[in-house]
Amino acid sequence: MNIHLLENADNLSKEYADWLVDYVGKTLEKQDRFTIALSGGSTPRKLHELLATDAYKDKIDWSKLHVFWGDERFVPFEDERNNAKMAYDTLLNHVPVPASQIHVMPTNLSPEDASAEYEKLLNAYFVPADDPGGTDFHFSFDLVILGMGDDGHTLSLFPGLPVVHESSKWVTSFWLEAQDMYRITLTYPIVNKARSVTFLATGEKKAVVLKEVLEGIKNVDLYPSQIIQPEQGELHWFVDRAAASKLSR
Ligand SMILES: O=C1O[C@H](COP(=O)(O)O)[C@@H](O)[C@H](O)[C@H]1O
Repeated sequence: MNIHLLENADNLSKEYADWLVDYVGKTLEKQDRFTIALSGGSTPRKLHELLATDAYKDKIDWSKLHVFWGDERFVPFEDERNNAKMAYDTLLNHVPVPASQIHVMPTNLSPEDASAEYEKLLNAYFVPADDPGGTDFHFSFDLVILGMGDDGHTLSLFPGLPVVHESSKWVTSFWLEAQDMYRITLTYPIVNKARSVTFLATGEKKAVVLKEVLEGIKNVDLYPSQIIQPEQGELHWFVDRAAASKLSR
């Protein structure tokens, strides 16, 4: 695991943007597409806005990106809580990713149909035709960007819910009583097959939970972020000093 410790949220966004430019560039020297899953919430906003500036826009070959989401709040696209809307407002409306390569988690179907459709899409991208049963190891996304809530959730894997352990599907949906809404989310198996998984965590509200997730006893029911452990890929945590303030090292 690699921990990138930055002074504050602005420095973190800059460091991450530079890391991303380098990683996308090197990956595209070896293959002709780059698959990325975005996270929602508030933490990635600064990063998105930075990537959309003139200083960064031209450093990434957006035409080769294929964009997905890690999870979605099951509200209409126009709703301010919608994770995809946030990404469009802050980044995707400002960079030239072909529309056909942007794969929003649908919220205009039933939650069951939406997750089944997204699963089908991911199968088409990541299950090789010559190994449909998936007996050999195959990477999924080139990059999954994750956030972590103050309660230790990541994606829509919330503490104490069965969805944390879902392993028979890559995408699932469920009713989240505490927020009075459905959620649709990738499950841990597909994220753990990514080539690279990066968490972004900023602010002192994340300090206690970050210490538990990184240094506490493993208990994924209490701290679902702990279930994210790439099988063969890299795991990076980008944290600012406030979020890292309770870590022992
Ligand atoms: O509800 C969600 O929350 C997490 C964490 O969000 P943040 O505001 O603390 O950054 C986010 O990663 C997830 O995508 C989102 O649906």
